[in-house]
Amino acid sequence: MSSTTPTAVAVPTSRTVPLTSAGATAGAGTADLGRLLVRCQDQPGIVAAVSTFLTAAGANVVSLAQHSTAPEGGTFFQRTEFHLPALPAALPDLHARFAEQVAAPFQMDFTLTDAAHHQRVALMVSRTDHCAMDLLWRTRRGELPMTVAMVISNHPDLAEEVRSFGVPFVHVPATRDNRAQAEARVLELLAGNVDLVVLARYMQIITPAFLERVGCPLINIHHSFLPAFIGAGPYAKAKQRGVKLIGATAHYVTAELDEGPIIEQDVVRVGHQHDTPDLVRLGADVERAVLSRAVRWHVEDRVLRHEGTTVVL
Ligand SMILES: Nc1nc2c(c(=O)[nH]1)N[C@@H](CN(C=O)c1ccc(C(=O)N[C@@H](CCC(=O)O)C(=O)O)cc1)CN2
Repeated sequence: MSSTTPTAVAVPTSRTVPLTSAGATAGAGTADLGRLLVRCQDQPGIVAAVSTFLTAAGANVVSLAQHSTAPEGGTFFQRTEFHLPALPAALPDLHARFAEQVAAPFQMDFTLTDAAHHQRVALMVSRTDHCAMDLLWRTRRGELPMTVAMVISNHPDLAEEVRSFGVPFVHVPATRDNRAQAEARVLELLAGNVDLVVLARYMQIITPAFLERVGCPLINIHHSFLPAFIGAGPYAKAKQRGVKLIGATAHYVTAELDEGPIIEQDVVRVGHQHDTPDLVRLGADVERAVLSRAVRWHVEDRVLRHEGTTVVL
């Protein structure tokens, strides 16, 4: 063997070592895990100021994601997860000191939360069950770190299914003609007792007055790939148009119907061979996946609003 021939070297069998097993949620539990969301005008020193503050408070940053809309004059967004022993007791003082020492100088909007605190969520439904039942099922399985506080519906159809999850079901008849009274009753039920309302195929238009008084964000699942087919009956419109993709869109609810900031979307291929009931069936799977992702990202404090859009970190 010539001297130039390299000596054979035993090479360990290469194999892919998964960082997390498929389907498992990466990372440990949420004990003493804090979440800090900030939004401000982009400028030098933000990441350093946040990290220095947390380090000085005895916290260990375990994940950090940020985005700037432009390096100069843009808007800066950051989501930081940190571990801090005895976080629940420390949170009020940490919040006050962050507000004074970091948020004020950088003119930040911010939220500082305990990841172990599950948001209380109200679902609003009509007759279609798959989205609401999917959220209840995923919550029961522990996939969604939240508590479904109640289900409110303008029809009685889903009462038994919902109550089988041990969740209160309240029937509030609502139509175009009794909208003000129905919304007043819903506001009483919510009464500052929930952190989020999810319209899980709720088929009534929400008035601007309700949105002003409800005191928490609303997420809607629209059964089309917005901005296509806004309003009622999108699958029939899709069939009529002969589209080759149908989809679903989860968005925050605003006074403008189906125009709110989009959180998540997805699509599925369809063809000439599918009639409208086929589109409804195929679309339902997409709706469930899209809505559950959007709700999970929201309750995990991953979604920030920006000029009619969202930044999801
Ligand atoms: N202010 C808003 N309200 C609602 C939104 C929204 O984005 N902003 N999304 C809708 C959901 N939706 C489609 O996803 C939708 C539901 C219902 C209608 C509609 O025309 N409803 C009629 C009554 C229909 C009936 O009684 O069966 C109505 O309310 O007059 C359009 C779009 C939920 N609300």
